[in-house]
Amino acid sequence: MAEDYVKLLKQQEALLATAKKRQGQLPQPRTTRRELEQEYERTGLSDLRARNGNHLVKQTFIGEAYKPSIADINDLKPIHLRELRLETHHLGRILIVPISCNAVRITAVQTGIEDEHDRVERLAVCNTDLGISPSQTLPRGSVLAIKEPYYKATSDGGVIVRVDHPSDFLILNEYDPIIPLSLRPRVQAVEEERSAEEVKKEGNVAVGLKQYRKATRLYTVAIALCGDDDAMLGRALHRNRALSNHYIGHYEAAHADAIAAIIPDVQADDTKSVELNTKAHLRAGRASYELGHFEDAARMFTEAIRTHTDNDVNIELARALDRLREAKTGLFSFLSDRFLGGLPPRLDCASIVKNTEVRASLGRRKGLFAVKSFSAGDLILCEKAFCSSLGSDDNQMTNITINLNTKRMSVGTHASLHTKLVTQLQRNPKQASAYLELYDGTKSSSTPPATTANPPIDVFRVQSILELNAFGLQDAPPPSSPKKAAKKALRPANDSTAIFLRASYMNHACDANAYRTFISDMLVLRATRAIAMDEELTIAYTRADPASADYGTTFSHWGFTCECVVCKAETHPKGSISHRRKVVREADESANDPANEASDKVTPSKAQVAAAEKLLKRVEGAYRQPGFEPGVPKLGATAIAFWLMRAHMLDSCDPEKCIKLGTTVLASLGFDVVVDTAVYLSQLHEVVEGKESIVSAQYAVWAEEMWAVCRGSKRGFGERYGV
Ligand SMILES: C[S@@+](CC[C@H](N)C(=O)[O-])C[C@H]1O[C@@H](n2cnc3c(N)ncnc32)[C@H](O)[C@@H]1O
Repeated sequence: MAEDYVKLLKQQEALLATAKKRQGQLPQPRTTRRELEQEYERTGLSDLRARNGNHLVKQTFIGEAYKPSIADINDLKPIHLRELRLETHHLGRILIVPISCNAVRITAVQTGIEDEHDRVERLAVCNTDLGISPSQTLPRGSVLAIKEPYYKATSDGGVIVRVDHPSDFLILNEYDPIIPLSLRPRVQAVEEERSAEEVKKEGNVAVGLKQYRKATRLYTVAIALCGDDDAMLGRALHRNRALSNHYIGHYEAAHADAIAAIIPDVQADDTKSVELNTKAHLRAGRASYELGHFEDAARMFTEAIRTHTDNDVNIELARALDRLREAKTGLFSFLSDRFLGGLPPRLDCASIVKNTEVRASLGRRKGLFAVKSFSAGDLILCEKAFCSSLGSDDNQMTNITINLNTKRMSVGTHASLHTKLVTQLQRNPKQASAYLELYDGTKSSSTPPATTANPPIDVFRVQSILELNAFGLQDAPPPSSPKKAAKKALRPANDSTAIFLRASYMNHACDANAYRTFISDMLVLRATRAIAMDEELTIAYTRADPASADYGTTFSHWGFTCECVVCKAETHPKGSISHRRKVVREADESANDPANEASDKVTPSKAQVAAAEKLLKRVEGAYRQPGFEPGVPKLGATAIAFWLMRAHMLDSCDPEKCIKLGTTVLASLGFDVVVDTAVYLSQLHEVVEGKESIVSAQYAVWAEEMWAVCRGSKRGFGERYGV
């Protein structure tokens, strides 16, 4: 499968090179308006998705990166469709065109545009909000401004105006003076004569119709018309816009509007103003809650409750106080031993990150550090996802994203996570700066100083950060067996990915001191051993596969080579590497072979056990190599030693042999944990040494601790092991 992707990447690079050859050309019109209309009526998603067996596969190619336009719309010189040159960014120019077709969502939202000279073109707007229908993103009949337009040759030999950065296009208000007279609607007459009050009423109608984007635009027009003339009306407009902004997810703007709506110095008997302020406080509190600013949310709800004793507000305040408690104490109900209930895929909860700090990490830019000491099993942090894309959102479809800039390929929900992130960052610029601080793979990876208050979001940068920082919510870390790895090449569509702003700063170590797991969209990080204050926190990004021929390139996706003792030993230049890989592969295949089942139902035969014992001996022999001093984990022995331990336990003949095999499993892992093995060892020591066995008790405690490390909490341990 990986070869297929390399082929795809090469194909796209070749297409890009062919397209580049047409750079500067002025193609003649090939399509009529009618043809375009028909094309978009016909086009459905199914046309553009390749089928792979029963599985839908959607491919997204991230083309050559370019920066979003930072030019002011009024400083740009108009350009016509017939002047557009291929493979060119028309810097300093603006395209003002009506939308002439119904928009459809393919990978991007596509439609037809035409100018006043009756020239038509295809338009593709990428990275648009998934929650908005194509017809709302690009409403037919409305006039669009495209800043510094990019005209492209497509892979089928056609041409298209392509917008990658959502901030590079905007739907113009129909009265906007920038629209050429010939494109203005005939009825547009008296905008200047309309009052702020009239426009506000229109906004209220739009709210009534749930057209919150339109309402927000109208309130903005009304605020401009109102100026400083009428403070009361101005506050009312901000109060209304707080609501419409909230509905479209612009929480930062909603909060600012709600605060601007608060009437100062209100007397207690001025019931009308008191009521209006209650509304403003409520809206500010709700916006803060969505932004995870629970302290402010609680303050705002408390203010609202002072004048308004509605039970719903009490519930909202209680919720905000719960979040505050979680963030301060780390006591989450779903982490408690007794909590066994099912959980929604996205949790309503706070994060607790105060025991960690982002600091410089030698040779790795930044890292995450402990600000206090931890014992093994301790909770280090719990972090709610900043943005997540769940496989269940994607309807049994596998997304493949191939980035021609970074040459990285991602499979799973990365494509929709990218679109969601772009939307979220655009809506909430303060949050955007925290995301854009994350590592993007370049040497100068930090946010360039902003030239404007709300700099446009560079979608290519969002993508490269995503590639290096996203966590797969279900694999912590992914399986190492070749069979499972092969399956992973085309992950199931229900794979989920998320961004965690704090946990992303953790660097990799194979013998990591922390282990992450996930409860819904919450990342739970626990210490795998004692951690000193100021020690850097590390996790294993992925478990290297000791049977894989390309062990040394395991971390090439992230652009580093692991220098840990295991990786160094596994790639030691003087070792017989290919022989060891071969023996380990054989042992893994044998342990995972369904014909060698060792379970409560099937006890393996003596011949199978003898064959496995031989294999383990060969594996152990293959590890007598430079670099593998005693104490260095020998990962290739794990699967076969664990299989043997189970087989012997099922046969229940020789507890001492089982203990030996169990300790081989743990020694082979060195840094990893297998709770089953620890529980078995606890039981076996009890059999050999009696009920008072101290080693048995220690294994039992350790097993429970490690269960919590591996799963985030202890819930479920008792049920599985009957304790
Ligand atoms: C998710 S980021 C981790 C935080 C990052 N160091 C930063 O400055 O924001 C992943 C990147 O960190 C670096 N990194 C992580 N673990 C490393 C390691 N063990 N050795 C060298 N570089 C590492 C790599 O550049 C990798 O692409």
